[in-house]
Amino acid sequence: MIELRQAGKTYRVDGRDIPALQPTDLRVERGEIFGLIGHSGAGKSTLLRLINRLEEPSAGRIVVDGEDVTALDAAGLRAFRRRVGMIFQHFNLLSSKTVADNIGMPLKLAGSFSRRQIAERVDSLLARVGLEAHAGKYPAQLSGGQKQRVGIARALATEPKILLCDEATSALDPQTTAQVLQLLDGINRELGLTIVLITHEMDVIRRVCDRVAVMDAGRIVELGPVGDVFLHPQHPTTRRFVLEAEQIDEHEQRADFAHVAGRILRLTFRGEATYAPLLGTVARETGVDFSILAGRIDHIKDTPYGQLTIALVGGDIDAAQHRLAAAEVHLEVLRA
Ligand SMILES: Nc1ncnc2c1ncn2[C@@H]1O[C@H](COP(=O)(O)OP(=O)(O)OP(=O)(O)O)[C@@H](O)[C@H]1O
Repeated sequence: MIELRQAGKTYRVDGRDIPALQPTDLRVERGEIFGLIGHSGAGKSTLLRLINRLEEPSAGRIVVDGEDVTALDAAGLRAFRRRVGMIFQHFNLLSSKTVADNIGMPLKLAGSFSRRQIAERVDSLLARVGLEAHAGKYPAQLSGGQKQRVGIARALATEPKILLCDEATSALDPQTTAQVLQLLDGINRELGLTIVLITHEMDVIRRVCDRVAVMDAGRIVELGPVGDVFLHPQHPTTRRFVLEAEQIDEHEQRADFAHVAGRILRLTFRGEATYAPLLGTVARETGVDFSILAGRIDHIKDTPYGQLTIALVGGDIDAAQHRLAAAEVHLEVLRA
């Protein structure tokens, strides 16, 4: 488990203080995939890099599995960092080394593994990330997705318990992003690794994270299970990320409704409720007709969810609304 206790960071540049992270409390549970989202300059990288002390905190403490990381000396820090892997947006591979040598590098640096042990471990890591056929190639001969797989394999070389991902998919196209996220998800499930990832895309959070913290101007402004934060965003920054992810322009959508008669509701279904034939049943029972103005069915990690904007006309609209509100559906009245 990772804990930040009033941990903060102020950079000092040319005699000026730049407050990158306000004193922050945060707890990341063992085995979860925790996402940090925020716009550029929000303080995500700073927070992430405090965890393995790539940045020294200016205030507070970082405690990992009960150990005060802030108090470690150089030797203690080296040992600690072997338990924390990290991957980067631009992969940070050594261009003069082969794929196999890049992956084996942390073991070579650790100094306590024989050549044979390193070769065996590299082979099993190559298999885990699906790069068996590329062991002898150099980074320049690989695609972006393959380079990130090498980065992941290298980060796993010392069998860490924690994996920090700094914008790991930001340089990749959507299809490659999906494959890398699937790989991270598999590593989390099979090896039980705790993963902390930072991104500026809500879609990345939606696909793999269990919980998310939204950052703005050096602060965590919203935090919770991804389902809650994604479907019911509270802070304006979170709302903007969600709208971006769904490619919805709120103004445009509301303007469309001007031509539609009736009461307009937005319904959010989660889990099994997503597939229940609720609308048909309510329409039959209350004599209300409905038209669908906008809709989406997708997944938040493994949980299905649906969001529908509907207009109700005729029949007993109040009764229909009452019935919907009583079901396992979150209901918002967009126009009464
Ligand atoms: N080494 C540094 N020296 C001085 N200021 C820094 C340093 N690193 C970050 N900052 C400043 O700290 C603030 C937070 O930066 P940080 O990189 O943590 O944000 P971020 O949310 O990760 O942004 P991005 O998505 O662009 O990486 C910014 O104002 C940034 O300019």
